[in-house]
Amino acid sequence: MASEHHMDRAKIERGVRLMLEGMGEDPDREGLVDTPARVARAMEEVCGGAAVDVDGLFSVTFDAGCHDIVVVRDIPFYSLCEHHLLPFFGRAHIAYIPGPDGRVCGISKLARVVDAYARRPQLQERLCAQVADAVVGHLDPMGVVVVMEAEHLCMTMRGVRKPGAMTSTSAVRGGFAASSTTRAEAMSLIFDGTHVR
Ligand SMILES: Nc1nc2c(ncn2[C@@H]2O[C@H](COP(=O)(O)OP(=O)(O)OP(=O)(O)O)[C@@H](O)[C@H]2O)c(=O)[nH]1
Ligand SMILES: [Zn+2]
Repeated sequence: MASEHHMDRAKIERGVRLMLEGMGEDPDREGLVDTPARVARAMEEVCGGAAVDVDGLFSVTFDAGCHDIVVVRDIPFYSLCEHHLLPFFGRAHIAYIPGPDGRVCGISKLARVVDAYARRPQLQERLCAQVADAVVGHLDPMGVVVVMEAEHLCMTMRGVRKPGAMTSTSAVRGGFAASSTTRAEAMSLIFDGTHVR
């Protein structure tokens, strides 16, 4: 499903070595000598999302006859802010109403889609939109809401230095955009785990 070997590992290693030199470090000292290779392997893992076949994730669906809201919440994710290449991480929540055919995907696939788009240099808003659009494009649902809450280390350990500041983004598609009642029900399921009717 995911090949993490699409990156040019040697190029990453050269870049890391250069960065260490730029930082005034000796890249040949004992503690750092294997660091370029370690970083390259780590990058293949944490930025391996582009190698995931998102279409393939939705190749199996189930006839659940479901016409109600499905919510998977508190999906942990880790990404890299594309401006500073520092982590941002938090939780994703996905709510959707299946299309008229009542078909659903396996719930793990929603978490896999989050990973596929999170594991690359990203903006939180774009990440949220890409997850929502993937669900729209592959399940043709009546509506989708994706909410993401994250802490950005570029705001925490450097720059403005505001530890604990959380950024929430949402992407609303289809019926959830048109109906405030349905949207409120999705938000209530996401944030309280309860139905409001
Ligand atoms: N909208 C959005 N902004 C982000 C995200 N991740 C990081 N940023 C912001 O990207 C901006 C980059 O701003 P610049 O002024 O070019 O960079 P900078 O001088 O390092 O900015 P500071 O972080 O304010 O020190 C910063 O305000 C970050 O907080 C994200 O996912 N979405
Ligand atoms: Zn940043």
